[in-house]
Amino acid sequence: MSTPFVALDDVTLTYPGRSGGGASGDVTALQGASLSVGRGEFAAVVGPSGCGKSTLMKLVTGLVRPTAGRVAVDGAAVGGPVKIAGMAFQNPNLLPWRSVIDNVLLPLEIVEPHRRRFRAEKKQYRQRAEELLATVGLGGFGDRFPWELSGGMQQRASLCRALIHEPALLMLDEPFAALDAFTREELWCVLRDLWQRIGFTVILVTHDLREAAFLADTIHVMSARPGRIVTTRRVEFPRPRDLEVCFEPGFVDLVHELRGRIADVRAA
Ligand SMILES: Nc1ncnc2c1ncn2[C@@H]1O[C@H](COP(=O)(O)OP(=O)(O)OP(=O)(O)O)[C@@H](O)[C@H]1O
Repeated sequence: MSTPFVALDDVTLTYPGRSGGGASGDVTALQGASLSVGRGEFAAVVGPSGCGKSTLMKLVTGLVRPTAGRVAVDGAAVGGPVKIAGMAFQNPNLLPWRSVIDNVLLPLEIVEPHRRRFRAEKKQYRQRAEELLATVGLGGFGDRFPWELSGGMQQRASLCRALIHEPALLMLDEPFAALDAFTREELWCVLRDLWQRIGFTVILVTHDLREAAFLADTIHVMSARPGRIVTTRRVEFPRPRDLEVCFEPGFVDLVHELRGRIADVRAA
């Protein structure tokens, strides 16, 4: 079997209590969590509220270190912030004083080797950002400010910012949760098209089982806290997938099955 692109092996993460030690205040978010995601795969992680999904994202991106077990990305143990990852969250978090294009360019001002080249090659980088904005339907909006955009448009810009430095790994934590149902489905298609065109690896945390079933190759279901992966389900619907697939009996059955699995782990 080939080496997974992202691997968690028997990972435990305990957050220390506020008092800075005493076991009483400690919170064990994950215990014995193992996960394997192949290069180029679209993986979704679902589970009951508070089961440790965001913690899993923080571990993979190197924002927190495991208390026990091992986290590896692209064959190397994660020991600090992972530079080959792009991230987007529920809140687009665009800086209100920067134009849309300057928000999208932000990672290039921080992440090497772009940081070194940024001033000299700003024109080419701006062009790359404009092309990316156009692919998500924001062509011509680069000079606007975030507060001039709808929530869905801001989230499109946030996806562009996550992808501008061409990360091999895209980590998405509930990116569409705050959007209305129609805008959310539009952005599923935007993400589907970006992923198919560019071919990065994705880990998507979501509460929306339809979103997971529509987008993912593999869905990982977590237990209640302390979280671990209890079920891994392949999604076999052929690609490219159209929104119509969401109304097919096999899709409805899959969502129903996942819903039942989460109800079971909540009750356990
Ligand atoms: N920095 C922290 N310090 C202490 N406890 C934390 C910290 N971050 C998360 N926790 C706790 O760890 C547990 C898991 O949190 P996490 O945010 O990973 O869950 P989640 O599955 O993403 O939650 P939700 O579904 O509500 O978004 C929770 O009990 C939370 O209170």
